[in-house]
Amino acid sequence: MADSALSIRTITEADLRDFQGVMAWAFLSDPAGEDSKWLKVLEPDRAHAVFDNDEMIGTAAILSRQITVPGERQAPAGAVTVVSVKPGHRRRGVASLLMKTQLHGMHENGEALAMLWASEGAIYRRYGYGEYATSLAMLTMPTRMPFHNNVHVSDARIRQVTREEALPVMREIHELVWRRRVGWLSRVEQTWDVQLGDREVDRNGLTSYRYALHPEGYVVFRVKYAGDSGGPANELHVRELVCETDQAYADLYRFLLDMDLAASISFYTAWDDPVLHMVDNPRKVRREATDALWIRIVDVDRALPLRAYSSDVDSVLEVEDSFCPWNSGRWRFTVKNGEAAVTRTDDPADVSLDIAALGSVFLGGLRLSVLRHAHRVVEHTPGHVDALTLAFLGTREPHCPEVF
Ligand SMILES: CC(=O)SCCNC(=O)CCNC(=O)[C@H](O)C(C)(C)COP(=O)(O)OP(=O)(O)OC[C@H]1O[C@@H](n2cnc3c(N)ncnc32)[C@H](O)[C@@H]1OP(=O)(O)O
Repeated sequence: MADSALSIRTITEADLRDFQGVMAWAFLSDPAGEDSKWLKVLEPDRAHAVFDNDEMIGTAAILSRQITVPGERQAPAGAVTVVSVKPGHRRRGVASLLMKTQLHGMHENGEALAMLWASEGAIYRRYGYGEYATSLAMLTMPTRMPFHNNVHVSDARIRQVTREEALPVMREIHELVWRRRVGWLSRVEQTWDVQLGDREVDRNGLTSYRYALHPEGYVVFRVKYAGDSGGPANELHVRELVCETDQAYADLYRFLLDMDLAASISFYTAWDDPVLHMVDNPRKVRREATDALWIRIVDVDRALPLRAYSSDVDSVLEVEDSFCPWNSGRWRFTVKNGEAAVTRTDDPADVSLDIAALGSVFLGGLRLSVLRHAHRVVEHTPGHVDALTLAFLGTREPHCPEVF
């Protein structure tokens, strides 16, 4: 429970310096260092600070974004970020107060979805966020690998260009592509600065970004110089690979794989990145999984109909949500022709689950059946978990390419 000396409010311009200071202490960065890039995207009326008397000790913010959900639809979602509590003030309920203020506010504003990237895996389930709503693969592969015989590489020209030349083209391509990929987010102008700002402090010993344009896609990468008496072993670290067509995807991967003086490629990418099946030796592509986006269903009855479903189903869900109690209880969830309706019911439950489990499966990646085997979902009427699993499942793994 929060201390009685604690208060919370949205911030103003005058609070930005303290806000940045709390973040720096919390994230172990240099309090006298450069301004955090996150300040560029803050919406002050959606950024909260907690005070212990007059001292600011906690921060959290919501960015207004759209996310693409199954059915290639766009849904508004609050992107929760910069949750931080000053060391010395922790484990007194400050983060819990921030989470509650955000989620209750979103409920009042009619925003049905929240999402975040978790700094640690043990924090956010208690607030109803579901893990592995999207997964991320850390791919590493050697260059020079040939493609499978069926993969055609076109003769489209790929041009390495300056940042100034690349940015307007990249904006146009991204604007088309994010609307087709489940888990991808809308960008505002400042997002480009945050995601691809290329400040010296963000380079970690790598080069500045290199930009390459294809008529239907682009790639942004850095180089890490390496090598010894055996020759150059430079690494290409891909930041973004965004393509309107599968052809551009193959062409740009080929461009990277054939880069002279480079020995390897690494890329935090979609778990089901097709490159694994494009190369002639898939085992040479090393793939390490990690959780990416966590989804919080803020309002069950408004969130579930936002997406399309893969098959018809009619089940009563008993939802447990102590943090946002308006979701708790039994809901009839009916899908007809891909469209969902959600209504309150007194009928007996077919399936019981907590709100975080629903968040985990919302984008169609994680299977509900897996959560049943993990003791997180209980089936009361045989067959309903399998039917729900198939209804929620998407055609590709959801993927969120940007940390916010
Ligand atoms: C979306 C994002 O912004 S992710 C970034 C999150 N921020 C960071 O990682 C920065 C460093 N850490 C911090 O600033 C703080 O430790 C925070 C924000 C993670 C937690 O703040 P606190 O005010 O200490 O959390 P609070 O006191 O509300 O804790 C609530 C519960 O979460 C638990 N908890 C909090 N942090 C952690 C953690 N890192 N690991 C495990 N459990 C945690 C507490 O033990 C408590 O459990 P209980 O309800 O069972 O008693």
